[in-house]
Amino acid sequence: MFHDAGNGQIGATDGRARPRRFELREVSVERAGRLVLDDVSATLPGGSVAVFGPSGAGKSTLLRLLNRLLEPSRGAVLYEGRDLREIDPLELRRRVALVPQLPALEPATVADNLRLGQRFAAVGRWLRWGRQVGATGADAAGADRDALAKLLASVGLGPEYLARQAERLSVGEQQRVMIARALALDPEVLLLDEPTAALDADSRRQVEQTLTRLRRERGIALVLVSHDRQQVARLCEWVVELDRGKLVAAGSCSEVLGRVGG
Ligand SMILES: Nc1ncnc2c1ncn2[C@@H]1O[C@H](COP(=O)(O)OP(=O)(O)OP(=O)(O)O)[C@@H](O)[C@H]1O
Repeated sequence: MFHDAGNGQIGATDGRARPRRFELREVSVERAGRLVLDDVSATLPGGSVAVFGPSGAGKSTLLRLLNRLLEPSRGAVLYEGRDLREIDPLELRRRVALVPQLPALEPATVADNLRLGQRFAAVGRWLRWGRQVGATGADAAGADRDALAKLLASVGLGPEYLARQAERLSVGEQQRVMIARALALDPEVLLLDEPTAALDADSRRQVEQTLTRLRRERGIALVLVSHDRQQVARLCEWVVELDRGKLVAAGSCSEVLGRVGG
């Protein structure tokens, strides 16, 4: 069943195709006595959204508000119509999973890094349903090579990567493992902070293809911080543009970045 999400976007009311909409209402964030976000009101309608702007604009700050790694000093952030303060932070961080900036993997095998994601997911299940996570829970799941290989496959990496040391992978491979680790949470939304900043052109293309596939095939919504106009145009349908903590524009990619490619 489809409905108008109230913002011109058409989305399904149930399942993976839901719009995954965030709303910022008069949000300010003060850090070290300075306003790094200043009275920002904007809708992020779901699908693939870019938070775009120059260095220091407040992009990462905005991203971290979306799963409560940071709280607004004033104003409110809503997800699917609910104030984030009403949602348990662990539950929220499972549904809205952050892929942090590199390097963020543990100096361990890829399999062990993926198990960390699975354990966090298991704790979330336990909190939700009060189920004991025992030998048949997180540990068994963590030992499930097939499940780990499946996570890797969803980012285009083969099972031979499971035994590799994470810190010896290329940065592009590390980035894809980080996305796979976040996917262990079975999230509705992936938050990505400059996911290709440290990557060469080939690796960047692979990560972008991975994200496009996750969006198209699994309906995972993306919120992506980027200062790369061309990348935003390639990946995102909606753009929230910031500069020095202020909202500059919010709208469809063509509305906000109309000059791309020109
Ligand atoms: N923990 C902090 N304490 C004080 N100021 C901070 C803190 N974190 C960020 N800032 C400041 O807030 C402003 C916005 O930072 P933020 O990282 O959100 O910007 P950004 O747009 O993501 O920049 P970049 O593209 O360079 O990563 C910057 O001026 C930064 O110095």
